[in-house]
Amino acid sequence: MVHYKRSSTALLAATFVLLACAAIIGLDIWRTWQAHQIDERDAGISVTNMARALAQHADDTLKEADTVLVGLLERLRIDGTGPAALERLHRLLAVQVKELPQLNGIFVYDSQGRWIVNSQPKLDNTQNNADREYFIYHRDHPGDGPHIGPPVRSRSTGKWIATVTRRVNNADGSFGGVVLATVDMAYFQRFYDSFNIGKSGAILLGLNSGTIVFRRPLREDSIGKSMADAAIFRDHASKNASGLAIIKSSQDGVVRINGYRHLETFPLFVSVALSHDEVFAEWRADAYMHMVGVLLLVTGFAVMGRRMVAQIDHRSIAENEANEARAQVEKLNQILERLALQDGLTRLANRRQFDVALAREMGRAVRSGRSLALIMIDVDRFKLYNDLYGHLAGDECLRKVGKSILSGERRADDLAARYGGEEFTIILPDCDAAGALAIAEQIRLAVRAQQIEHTANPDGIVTVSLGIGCLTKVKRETSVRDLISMADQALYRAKDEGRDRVGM
Ligand SMILES: Nc1nc2c(ncn2[C@@H]2O[C@H](COP(=O)(O)OP(=O)(O)OP(=O)(O)O)[C@@H](O)[C@H]2O)c(=O)[nH]1
Repeated sequence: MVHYKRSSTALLAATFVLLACAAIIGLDIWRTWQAHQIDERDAGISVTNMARALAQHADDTLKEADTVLVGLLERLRIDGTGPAALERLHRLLAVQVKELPQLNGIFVYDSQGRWIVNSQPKLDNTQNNADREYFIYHRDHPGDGPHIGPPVRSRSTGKWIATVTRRVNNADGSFGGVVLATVDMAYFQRFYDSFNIGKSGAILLGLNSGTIVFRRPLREDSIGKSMADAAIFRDHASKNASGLAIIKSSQDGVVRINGYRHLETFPLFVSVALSHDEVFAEWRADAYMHMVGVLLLVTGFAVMGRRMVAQIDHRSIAENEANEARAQVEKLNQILERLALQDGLTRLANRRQFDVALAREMGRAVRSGRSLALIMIDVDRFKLYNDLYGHLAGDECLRKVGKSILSGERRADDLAARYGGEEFTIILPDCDAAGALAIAEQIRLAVRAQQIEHTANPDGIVTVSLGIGCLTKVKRETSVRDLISMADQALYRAKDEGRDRVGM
């Protein structure tokens, strides 16, 4: 079976198809990666913007509550806490709570924690808030700035509330009580619910101490609890004013993109988180669709490419076969040509080739005016050789003699040929009689040098006789026969004169 190597065109086509497939896949991977980068950047911008808006909102809300407290303190300082003043104050507080939707209530406590006046329709003066964190804080801290305490459940409404408080100082600077504005968590909840953060997103409002003030989704049991161990606080919000962080939740295992920011005025921070899975859900669906599309495209391309390569292969195999057949035919032709022009026994030129060559050289000699020599060579007493050693040995002898004659071919145009039977000839173009004589003598000696036994010959070895025909200034009317007969006659003379010699 003949194996054909894959053609370079087929290899080129296969390489092109492979490269094209790789390029399509590579481009799609690059495009998908780019889309992922863009979505990730957009999600980061989104949570950062939301965190900024929520921080501003919380700051404004608490600032409004604190502004009310500043006014209240001023009023207490000027009007005092007499019954008439408290009555006027009560009406004012009720109006203020009505006007400011974020405010749940406004309260004034004396130095023992007793309720003096508040925004509620009816004052319950049996209550005491001396145990509240903010009360203890202001009692123990003489500073007159606002204080944001941990969220508490309102004793008046039972709701979760955020507290903004300030210390009331007596005229001598001693502790005179606390003014309190409470912010309803529902106010934060309504605002936070207006943001689209997906199903697994989260919003958190916390104190800088790590206490949770409010969170969405709302889990009441977490309000007021510490989140000091949560990564968003421990590793990020407790260290930086604002930032971005991708964190896997230790509670639900969801990976979230978190944006956080501290409030400008109050010691709180907000954090907004979007679920990584939800942010990239659209990207993922798009990537899968693209992947399927690209796989179909590449498969189609590969199948078509394979067919194309196979066709190129088939064509190239057919071409190879045709080329091989042509080469074989050419080889056969050469063999036939050689056989047609060569003598089968001695491998010298045969008579046909000799006739053609001699006619050609005669023509050339006529045209060029150069001489042309021909040597006829005949094995001496060859009939006796055959009789003595047999016909097969005779053939072998002729082969050996042929080799010696071939040594007379010195130039490209010289031609040694078997003329017929045991008779040989050599054409020597552009060779004069002296040159032909030298070559003839060399052939004669070469045959002798082979020392082929021939007991019926005088010296006991095979010898040859040679006759030279030579034409100088060949005339157009001179024929090849003239030259052959000239050489033949010289050969007869050599035979007559005793053989093993050159006749002229
Ligand atoms: N073995 C063999 N013998 C051949 C071949 N061609 C011719 N002969 C023989 O060569 C012999 C030629 O003999 P002759 O022409 O009588 O001449 P000769 O015996 O060589 O004697 P001279 O030429 O006078 O020396 C014949 O017996 C042919 O049969 C050949 O191809 N092979």
